[in-house]
Amino acid sequence: MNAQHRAEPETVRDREVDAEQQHLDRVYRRLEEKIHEAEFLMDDASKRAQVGTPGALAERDAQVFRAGVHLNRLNSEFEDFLFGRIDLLEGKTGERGPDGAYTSVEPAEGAIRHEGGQQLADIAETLHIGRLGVLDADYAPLVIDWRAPAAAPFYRSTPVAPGRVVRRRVIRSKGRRVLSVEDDLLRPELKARLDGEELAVVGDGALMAALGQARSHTMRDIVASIQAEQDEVIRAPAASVTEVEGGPGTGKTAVALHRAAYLLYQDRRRYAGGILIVSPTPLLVSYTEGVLPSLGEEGQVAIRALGSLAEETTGAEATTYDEQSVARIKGSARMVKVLRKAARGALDLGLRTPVPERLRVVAFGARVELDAGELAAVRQQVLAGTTPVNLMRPRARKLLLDALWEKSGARRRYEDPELAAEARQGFDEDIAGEEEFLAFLDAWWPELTPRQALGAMADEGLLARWSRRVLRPGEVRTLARALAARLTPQGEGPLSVHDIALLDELRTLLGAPARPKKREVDPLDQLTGLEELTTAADRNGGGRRERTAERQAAQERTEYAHVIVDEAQDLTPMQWRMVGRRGRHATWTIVGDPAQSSWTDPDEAAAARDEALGKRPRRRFELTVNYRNPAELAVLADRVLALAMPGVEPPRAVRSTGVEPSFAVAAGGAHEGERAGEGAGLGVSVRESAARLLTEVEGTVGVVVAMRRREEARAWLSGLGERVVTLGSLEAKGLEYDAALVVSPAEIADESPAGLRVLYVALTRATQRLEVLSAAPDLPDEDGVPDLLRD
Ligand SMILES: Nc1ncnc2c1ncn2[C@@H]1O[C@H](COP(=O)(O)OP(=O)(O)OP(=O)(O)O)[C@@H](O)[C@H]1O
Repeated sequence: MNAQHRAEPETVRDREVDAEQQHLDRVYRRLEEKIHEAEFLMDDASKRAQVGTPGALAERDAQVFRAGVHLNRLNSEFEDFLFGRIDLLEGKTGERGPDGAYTSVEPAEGAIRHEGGQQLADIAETLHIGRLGVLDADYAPLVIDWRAPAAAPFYRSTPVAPGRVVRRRVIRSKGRRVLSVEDDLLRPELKARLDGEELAVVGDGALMAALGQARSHTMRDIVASIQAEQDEVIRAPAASVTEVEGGPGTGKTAVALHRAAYLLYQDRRRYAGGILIVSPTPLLVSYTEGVLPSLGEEGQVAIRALGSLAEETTGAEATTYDEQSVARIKGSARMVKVLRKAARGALDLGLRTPVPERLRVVAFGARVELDAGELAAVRQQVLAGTTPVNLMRPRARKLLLDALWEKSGARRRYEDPELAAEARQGFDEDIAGEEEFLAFLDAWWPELTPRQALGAMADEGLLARWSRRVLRPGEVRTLARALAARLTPQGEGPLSVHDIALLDELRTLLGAPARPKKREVDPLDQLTGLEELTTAADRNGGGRRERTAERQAAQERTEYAHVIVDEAQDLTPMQWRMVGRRGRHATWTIVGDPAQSSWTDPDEAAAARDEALGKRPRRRFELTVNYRNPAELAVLADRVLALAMPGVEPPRAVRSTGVEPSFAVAAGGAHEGERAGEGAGLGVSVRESAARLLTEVEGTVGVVVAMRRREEARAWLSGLGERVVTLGSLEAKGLEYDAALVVSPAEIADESPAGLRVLYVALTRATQRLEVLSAAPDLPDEDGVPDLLRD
């Protein structure tokens, strides 16, 4: 950026804002024209197709109504429908970068003239960039979709590699009104002219303005200020596996969401199979789920928390967390063996009706009976296969009939094989149709649900049998007690996040239940909007009806065309298996940060991840810039990183606020011999600190406490209003607040073997203020700085 260009008389700014306003007016006029056109076409079509039927009028009205809704949406939801502009030199035609975008297009020879020691050029092309593409009546682009290859230079050009871009402009608008513009000059040494006038430059750049804004309870898209290293990930070809690592605040979540929108734009047909975004917590899901609609995408993307990932298959959703000691057992890959035995063993338990000990039928006028030993032998024979247990029923039926046929002695009566076969067929039909036989089969080979099998594991004796030589006796006791504390023997009761992966595994071991009923199509969904105006992929992909069907399918889907895993460092081996099943034929994007992992055995998780991804080739990217934390706060977190993961390079914080982190000590909590949090001292101090932080920032305050303190902390903070959020340390993942209050770092660090990494997460949540409140175990010094955070 060049300081001398920054001297901007107010009139230049006004003139530039005015020019953009005129362009935005043109865009809206065009959008209105398109809406009228759409209304006319629909009207006409419905008249011709469905004259006279009452449904026709309703349908048409619904469609016209829908068109109006879309115009409204453009007016209100998209605060900045049009947000960018690039002014370009004349380019060499036909050249593309390695990923197919026009990124590497260099200026044409002669685009820059050298005269009297000066570089001169004329702007050859101006492109406006927005959330959706809009063409004018002559098919010239008024707005380019941000995901189109032609928009890539808006994000990728830098002063070091400007390509054709001379000026990059971020336009801020609200509804139909342009509020301001911010320019970056990418070739400051160049004197460029646009329509015969010198190119104007306004503002201080858009990124810093975006980063300084107050945070609310929902994430904003970053479409106007995506940075070059992020853009590379967003537009990476979707082949196989894209792995992205980066420290806290480097934009991994933002990039993952924008990548989903990009992939859909680029190849909607391919991703009609759905995109799944896996998020660690429901809090992070609700924080991020507004971003895709703001990018013009919603239907084909499912954002799911790990605790609700198996809802479609098992109907189960997590509502609680496990203690770390329990989570470690439930998440371990060793559970696969235990579950395999449990799924089979549960057949013997008479979970629905008592298991019958003998089978008696009447054949050829005589009684035939199988006793307990014979039945056990049949069962063993059936279970020798690998078919899911519930789906083994037909085989169980067949082998029972075999055994009865043998026992009846009928086989010996027929020498002629043809006669024997005929007699056998009659025998099978007679027996298998008998009420008694059917009732026996129901009781002896009941259809089991995953919940029932999980509930059965709450019995310590059974669990010990099923986990012999897999879990240690202490682990068996811990697991059985944890299950029994919440679940009935039938498996009813609240489930934890880690139970969900177990249920999903059990569901594959047991076999799928009947498919859920399809939902009704909402007639208002027949017209989905304007996003398709200029996307070629859409036109190729067929009409709106097709997309409506896709949207519906997306809600019921259990396998996806692309899977994006956010906070991938936290998936347990069992969760990797659950996620892996949803992307067996998918391409993948995996974003994470090993330094923030709360899982205790990274090697075991890495092996499960490798298994989920199979042999697909992988492409790795790294994000290096921390956009969230001001440098003053990042320093503190970096100290914990050095303890948690010695030698790991922290991301570079680009912002500075001049405000250092503050330290406080809980009332009466810093003295030797006192236990942290005993009495009211800690609660009073937490409330005081949170109340003060509320006065210091405009937006949100996140209070992070050890998991076991979540409930009491909520009570301490009640009544402080919606801007304050109380979080257990594991819930803070991925979220951010204007101010963060971290309560007793030592307590958080001591909660599990991965505690230091969990503390690192807590210390990297703030965008403006960070306060650390110590209690006795923190051993604060005279300045209140806890032992763990001292230099
Ligand atoms: N290019 C950008 N322009 C503006 N804001 C950005 C940009 N990149 C990231 N941010 C902002 O920085 C913050 C951190 O981004 P994000 O939550 O995606 O990071 P993350 O890497 O997922 O962090 P964590 O590992 O802590 O979950 C968000 O507020 C995001 O909007």
